[in-house]
Amino acid sequence: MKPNHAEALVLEKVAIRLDGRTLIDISARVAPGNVLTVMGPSGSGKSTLLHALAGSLAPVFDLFGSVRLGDVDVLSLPAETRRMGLLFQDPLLFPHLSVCGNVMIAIPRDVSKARGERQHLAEDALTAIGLEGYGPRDPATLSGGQAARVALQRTLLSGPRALLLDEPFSKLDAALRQDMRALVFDHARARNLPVILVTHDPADAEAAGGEVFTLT
Ligand SMILES: Nc1ncnc2c1ncn2[C@@H]1O[C@H](COP(=O)(O)OP(=O)(O)OP(=O)(O)O)[C@@H](O)[C@H]1O
Repeated sequence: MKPNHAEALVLEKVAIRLDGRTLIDISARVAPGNVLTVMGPSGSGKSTLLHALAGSLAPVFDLFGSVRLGDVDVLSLPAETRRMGLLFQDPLLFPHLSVCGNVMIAIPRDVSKARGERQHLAEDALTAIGLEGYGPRDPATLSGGQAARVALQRTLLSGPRALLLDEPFSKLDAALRQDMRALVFDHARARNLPVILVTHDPADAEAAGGEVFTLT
């Protein structure tokens, strides 16, 4: 597995403007293993902030300020080399791959090159989220909660340097939500990953235990 990076995610005067109007204005430091929870009403720019950090901001927006991950100037990198672990509300699994294939595809080549070993790691990851034996299935046959868990595990296994989570627990029932929160936050702590969590649910913020930034 990847070594721990122990790098803080630092947002300095990050401003996002739309049609000349400032939608977001934020400075924050997310320490390794910590969670910054971003809340705010619908349309306040929560997802837009994550897109800006991930490198997928729509061109209608203007972006200012700086984002650093350790020594890395994040905004100067193309999206594919930022190594941000992204998770949006809709799981977006590849329909042409099996459930196991969807997880395997995320395992970096430097973790394991041997197909058998990668498959083994993916099957173990499925077992860890209560989906033992689901590997060969078509993702279309999964429930919403099952697909969300697969997408989450795929993100965690991809060797991210930070996690950007957009309401990842909102479609899960209460018991599962608690398990998935523990999986994400324990993983982030164990691997020293800074996390930005967008949510409407104050219980998520409480479980995350870090600072809360509220957009207006
Ligand atoms: N591609 C786009 N082009 C133009 N405007 C956009 C685009 N994407 C988002 N917006 C606008 O930017 C604002 C912020 O949207 P965003 O999706 O970030 O809000 P949000 O806080 O995540 O909302 P929600 O809680 O409903 O998911 C909204 O006014 C939205 O209409």
